[in-house]
Amino acid sequence: MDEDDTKPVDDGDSRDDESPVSPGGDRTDDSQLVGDPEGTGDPEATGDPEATGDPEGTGDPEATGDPEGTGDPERTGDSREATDSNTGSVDDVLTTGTSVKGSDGTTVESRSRDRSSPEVDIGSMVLEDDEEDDKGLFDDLLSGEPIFENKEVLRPSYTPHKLPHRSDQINQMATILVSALRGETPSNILIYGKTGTGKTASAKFVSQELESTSQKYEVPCDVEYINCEVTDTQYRVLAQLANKFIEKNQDRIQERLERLREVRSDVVRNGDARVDESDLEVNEGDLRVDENRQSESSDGVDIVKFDSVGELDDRIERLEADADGMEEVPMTGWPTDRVYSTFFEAIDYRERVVVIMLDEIDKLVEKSGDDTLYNLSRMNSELENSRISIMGISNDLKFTDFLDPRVKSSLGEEEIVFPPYDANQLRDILQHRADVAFKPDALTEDVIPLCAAFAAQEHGDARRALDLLRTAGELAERSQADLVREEHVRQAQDKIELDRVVEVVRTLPTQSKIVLFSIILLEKNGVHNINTGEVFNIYKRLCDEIDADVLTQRRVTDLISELDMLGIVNAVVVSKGRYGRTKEMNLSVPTEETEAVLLSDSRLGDIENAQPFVQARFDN
Ligand SMILES: Nc1ncnc2c1ncn2[C@@H]1O[C@H](COP(=O)(O)OP(=O)(O)OP(=O)(O)O)[C@@H](O)[C@H]1O
Repeated sequence: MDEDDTKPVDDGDSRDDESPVSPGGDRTDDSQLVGDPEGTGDPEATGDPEATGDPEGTGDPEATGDPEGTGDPERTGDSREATDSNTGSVDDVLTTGTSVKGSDGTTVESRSRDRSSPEVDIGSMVLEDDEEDDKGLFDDLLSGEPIFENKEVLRPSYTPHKLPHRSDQINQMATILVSALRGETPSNILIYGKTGTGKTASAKFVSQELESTSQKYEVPCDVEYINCEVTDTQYRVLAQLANKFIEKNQDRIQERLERLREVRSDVVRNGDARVDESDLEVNEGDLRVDENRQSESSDGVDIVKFDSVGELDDRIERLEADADGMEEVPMTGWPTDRVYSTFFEAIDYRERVVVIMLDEIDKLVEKSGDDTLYNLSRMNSELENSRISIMGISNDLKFTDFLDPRVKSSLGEEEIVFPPYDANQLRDILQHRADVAFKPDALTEDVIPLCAAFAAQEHGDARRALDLLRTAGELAERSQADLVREEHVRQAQDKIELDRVVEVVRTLPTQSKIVLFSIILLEKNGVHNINTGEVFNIYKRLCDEIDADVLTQRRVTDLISELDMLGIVNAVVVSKGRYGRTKEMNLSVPTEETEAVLLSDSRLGDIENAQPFVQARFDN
């Protein structure tokens, strides 16, 4: 409200030019107070300022003595009393009201004293107020020239059309999967690589190409993508796949039914009882058909001939029964073998090659063992009409160690490794995306190289590089800068780092949080190169304070090692000669922010005054 109400100060020049409340100014001149534009020479004062409780008619809270810009007539009256000795007492001001008629015939209360109130047009003034009120919360934010042309392009969900520096891997995948287009079963593929190296993006790109080519050449080939981080049990994987194929089958059956019904009505309309055989020739695509009725057309598509309308009706009935018989798998509740057989039937309903992409396949194995992979990999020997091929994607190179040797050898028929990107490659990737994502010339020259350099330091992660670029753009946009500059990238780097730390710290187990809090307390009290004994001492006291179990010093040392691995503390083992070895550590994350996250935990939040614990520490 403040901003809106104070805005007219900039627009109106009445106060600066001839403010009635200027020092020593006397506001008793009626012509000014009734807002006579001619009389006052005040271009803004076209209405009765008194009527709005604003002596200048500018809506200026300062001028009205209404510091909060509330437009409250009582407050205005107060202030006028204080600044203008000639206007009488507050009570007078408040009680002596007259009515002023606006141009629209509305009556507005005037609080001026002893004044005749001629008819005044308040329309324009009201309009001005309306305009100000119309300015919403988002107007200012929207008014800035946006930096982004299409921000979505920088989000992880976007699948780019071009994947620079991945052509080798993409070609490798294509060479393996092309057999699907020849109706053969492609080898299973395992794709490895660290996070953000373009595994998912490349696999999705290849699968889109595969599906579109299969449509072009009318070769039945489907690709199904499953993210095993979300769908992480055998039941869910099989249920999701079963339902997808049931849906596809249903769509296909409906298409066929429509076609058959069309043919039927044509035949009945044209040929009454006599049926011309050619009319009954229906291209059934590759639906399962009665074998003795099936013949191959020249383009390889099955043609089914019907001898009579009755036969056509039988076919329609059978298809309808098929459709009715396909029951969707509920997300829980069925025995796994029923889910498996439903999936099996759904996939085998028609001839096709199916590529199943299991992204984050290591998560599936970690959560529910290798049963799913075992079942999927032996399916081909039982399927009659279709064939499946598995494409597993993982950033854990060691996950196959946990697999049954049979699964391991069948899954890893082909392996493709995605190496990390270097800074130059990341620069190309960012440039391609930035061209679409940002307005022309919205980035200074050093922005992309800097984002690439930061991300290259972190194992060449393209996701991180894109996050940096997007966050830098958002920070620039938020600060209403006209360009994204180097400083925005640095701020973005800090922000992302802090967000990561906050997330890691927030999700630590309570015991680790207590250990970390002990380290923070020591650091805050000026202790550097903190040793395990000191941490343990404070840790014990904190546990007593919040009634937590006290772990042994050995366990606490393990927890410190975990914090070290997470990059929260930096611990080194130092030798103390004949006193043995100890770990010395320092915090590697911002103290204040980390402490705030820890204290937001309801248990640690109970620690009221931690100072005494620190004073009781062992001195080196
Ligand atoms: N060569 C590339 N060109 C353009 N964008 C890329 C390229 N490589 C990766 N990306 C982008 O980087 C982001 C991360 O890529 P992707 O999800 O494919 O990585 P990933 O290797 O599957 O990582 P994770 O193992 O964490 O799932 C995506 O937004 C993707 O579009």
